[in-house]
Amino acid sequence: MRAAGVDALWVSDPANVRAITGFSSGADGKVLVTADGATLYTDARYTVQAQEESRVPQVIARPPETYQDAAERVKGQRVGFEAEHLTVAGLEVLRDHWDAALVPTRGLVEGVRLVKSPQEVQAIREAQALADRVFAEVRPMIRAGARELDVALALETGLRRAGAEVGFDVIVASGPRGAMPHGVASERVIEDGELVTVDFGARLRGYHSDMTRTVAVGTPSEELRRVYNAVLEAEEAAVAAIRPGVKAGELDELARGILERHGLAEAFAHSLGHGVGLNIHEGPGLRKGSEDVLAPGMVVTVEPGAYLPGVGGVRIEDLVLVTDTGYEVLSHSPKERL
Ligand SMILES: CSCC[C@H](N)C(=O)N1CCC[C@H]1C(=O)O
Repeated sequence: MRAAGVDALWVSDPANVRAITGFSSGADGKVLVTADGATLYTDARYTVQAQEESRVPQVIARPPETYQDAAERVKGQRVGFEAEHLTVAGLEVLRDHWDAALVPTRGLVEGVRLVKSPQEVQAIREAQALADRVFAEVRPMIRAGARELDVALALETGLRRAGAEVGFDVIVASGPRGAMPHGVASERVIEDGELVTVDFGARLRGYHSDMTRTVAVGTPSEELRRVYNAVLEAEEAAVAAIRPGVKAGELDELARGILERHGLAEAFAHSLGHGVGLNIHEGPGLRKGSEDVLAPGMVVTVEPGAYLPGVGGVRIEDLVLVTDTGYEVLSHSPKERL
C-alpha cells in the first residue's frame, strides 16, 4: 500500500475479501484496510457466519451505514480502490460518502495471493486428490455411446458426494468439439475413434483444483495421435522446467516452441497456464511475454493444447506446486500414451 501511495485500501473483490478475512461469502462483504488493521463490513444475514469465520473485526451494517462508518476512518486520507473490480456506480457511492482522495490501484491483494500459505496449498492438494479419485471412478464411462453431458454429470455428482463444490463448468469436448478450448459438455454422443477432452476441478474450502485429460475412445486416427503426442511432449517439457526463479513467459515459450516444431503453432490458441487458488484463474500468468517469476508456494497449471477446427483437439493439463528446489505435480490421474 505504501508503494502504491495509499494510506488505506477499500477491498471489493470477493476473493480478496475472503483472502484477507477468511469470510467465505466474500461477494457480500467489503474490507477496509487502514494503518490500524482490517475491518470486514457485511450485513446481518452473516452476523454468526462472520463471527465464526473472520479473523478481523466485523461491522454489521447495510449501505449507506456501511459507507458512513468507513467515512469516519478514512477522513482526509488517500484511499485506494480496486480499479479492476469496483464498478463505476460503486466508485460514485464512495465519492458521495467520503471526504477522502480516491486512488485507483491494481493487483495489491492479488500480489500477496500469488504465493500460497501451507494451509492454502493443503486445501488445493486435497481438492486435486479428490478430483483424481472422482476421475478414476468416471473414466470407464467415457466410451462410444455415452453423452458428454452424462460424463460431466457423473464428475459433478462425484465431486459433490465427496464434499467439494464444482469448481467451474465441466468441459467435455468430444470429436470435432475438441477444437473448442472451452467446450462445456453438450448432448453430443461420443463416437468410436474419437479423442475426448475432459477439464474439470473441485473447490474445497474455497480453493480450486484444475486438471485436463484427453482420452482416446477406440483407436483415433494417426493424425490425432500425432497431435496428442506433440501436446504431451510440450506439457511434460514445460512441467520439467518449473523451478523458482524461472520467468512464466519462458515456460510458455518452451511449450510453444515444441508445438511449433510439430507444425502446431497456430493450433495452440491460448496461454500455457495460470495460477490457481481462491479463483480458478489468478496469477502468475504463464503466457507469452509474462515477466512473472515463479517462487516457492505458487500453484500453477501447465496446459498446452492444439485445436484443429473440423477435426478435433487435445489438451493435457497438470496442476503443479513450485517448491524450494523445483516442482511437485499435484494431479495424479494417469496420462494416456497413444
Ligand atoms: C473456465 S475455467 C477453465 C479451466 C481450464 N483449465 C483453463 O484454464 N483453460 C482451458 C483453456 C485454456 C485455459 C483458459 O485460459 O481458460
